[in-house]
Amino acid sequence: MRWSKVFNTRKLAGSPLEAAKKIVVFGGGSFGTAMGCALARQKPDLEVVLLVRDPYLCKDINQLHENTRYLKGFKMPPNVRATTHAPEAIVGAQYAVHAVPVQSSRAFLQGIKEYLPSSVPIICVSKGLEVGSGQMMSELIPSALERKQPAVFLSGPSFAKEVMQNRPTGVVAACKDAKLARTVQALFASPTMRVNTTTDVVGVEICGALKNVLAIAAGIVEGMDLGHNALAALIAQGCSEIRWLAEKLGAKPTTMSGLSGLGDIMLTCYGDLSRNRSVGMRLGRGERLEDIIASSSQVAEGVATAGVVVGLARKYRVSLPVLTAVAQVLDNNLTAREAVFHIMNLPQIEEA
Ligand SMILES: NC(=O)C1=CN([C@@H]2O[C@H](COP(=O)(O)OP(=O)(O)OC[C@H]3O[C@@H](n4cnc5c(N)ncnc54)[C@H](O)[C@@H]3O)[C@@H](O)[C@H]2O)C=CC1
Ligand SMILES: O=C(CO)COP(=O)(O)O
Repeated sequence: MRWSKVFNTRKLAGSPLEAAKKIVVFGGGSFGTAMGCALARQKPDLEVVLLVRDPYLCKDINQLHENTRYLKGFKMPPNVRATTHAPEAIVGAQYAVHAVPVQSSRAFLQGIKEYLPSSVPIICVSKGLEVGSGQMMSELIPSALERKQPAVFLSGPSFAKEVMQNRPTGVVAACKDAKLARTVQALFASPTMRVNTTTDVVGVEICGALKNVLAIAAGIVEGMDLGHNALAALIAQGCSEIRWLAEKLGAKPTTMSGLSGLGDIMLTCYGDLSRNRSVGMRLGRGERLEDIIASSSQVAEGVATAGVVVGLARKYRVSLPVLTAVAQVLDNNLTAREAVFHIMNLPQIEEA
C-alpha cells in the first residue's frame, strides 16, 4: 500500500532528527506549542525552547509543564521549556519553527534578526497575508530579515489540539529547495504525523491563507442556519475562487487538491475547532466583529487576510464573489444577509 502515485526514492544522508540538538519555536500560542511538543515527543533528549512574551505563561510552562493559556489541561513533554529571552532561546538552535501570527511577524522578525544566524532554516507554520504589503510569509520573512534565510512552509489540516493529543495528522512541507523540504519531512514525520513535500511554495501558502477566509464564509452560512446545500455550494464556489487566484499566482493544480488545499479547506470549513469558522458563525448570528474579537484570546488570521484578498482580486483581475464578500461583511459594508442575497443573485454561469 502507498499514499502516492510515485515512490520517492531519494533518501537523505543521515537523520536530521538524530543530528538535531535544539529547536526554537517562535510564539508559544496553541500551534507553536503543539508543534514544539510533537517534535519533543520524537526525541527525549532534543531541547525544544518556546520563545514567549508573557513571563507568567513562561513560568507556568516551566513549572507546571502546561501551556495554561492556549492549551489548558495538556501536559507537555519534559524536554520542552519556555523563555522570554530571545538570544538565549535562539543560541545553538538548528531550526526555528515560526508560529507568530502573520500580522505580528514582521515586527517580531525584525526584533530577533540579530540573534538568528542566516543559516538557520525557518519552518513557518503561520497562514495568512500581510495587510499593507499583501505579502505571503515566503516574501515577508526575507523582507523583514533584510536577507535570504532558508525557509520551509508547513501547512495542511492540523488543529493544534489534535496535534497535542497525538492524533493522526497530515501536513505538507513546501520549499523551493526540495532537499530542505525532505529534511523538514524527516524531522516531523512520526507514526502520528505524515509529512508530504512539494516545491510549490506559492500554492501551499495561498491555499493556507485563503482557506481561513473561506472558513469565515462557511461559519456565516452555518450561523445563519442556511442548511447543508448552501454550505456545500459555498465551499465548492470558494474552492473555485481559491483555484482561480492560485493559478494566476503560478500555483500547481495538484496543490489545490492536496493537504494544504482541499484538506485544510475541509477541516476549517467543517471543523468545530476552527477559530475562523467560529468568527463567521458569530457574525452569521448577528454579533458585531469588534465584540467577537474582544472576547477571543486567539488569532483568526482570515479576518486580516480577507481585506488583502480584495486587493489581489483587483490586481490579478479575477472575480472572487465569496471571498471578497467576507471582507465586505467584516468591514460592515454588507450585512451577512445582504451578502448571501448578493451572491445568490449574481448572473447564472457556466462552470469553470
Ligand atoms: N491553532 C491551530 O490549530 C493552527 C494555527 N496555525 C497558524 O499558526 C499561527 C499561530 O497560530 P496560533 O498558535 O493558533 O495562535 P494563538 O492565537 O494561539 O497564539 C499566537 C501566539 O503568538 C504570540 N504573538 C502574537 N503577537 C506576537 C508578537 N508580536 N511577538 C511575539 N509573539 C507574538 C502570542 O503571544 C501567542 O503566543 C497562525 O498563523 C495560524 O493560522 C496553523 C495551523 C493550525
Ligand atoms: O489552520 C488551521 C488548521 O489547519 C487552524 O484553523 P483556525 O485558525 O481557523 O483555527
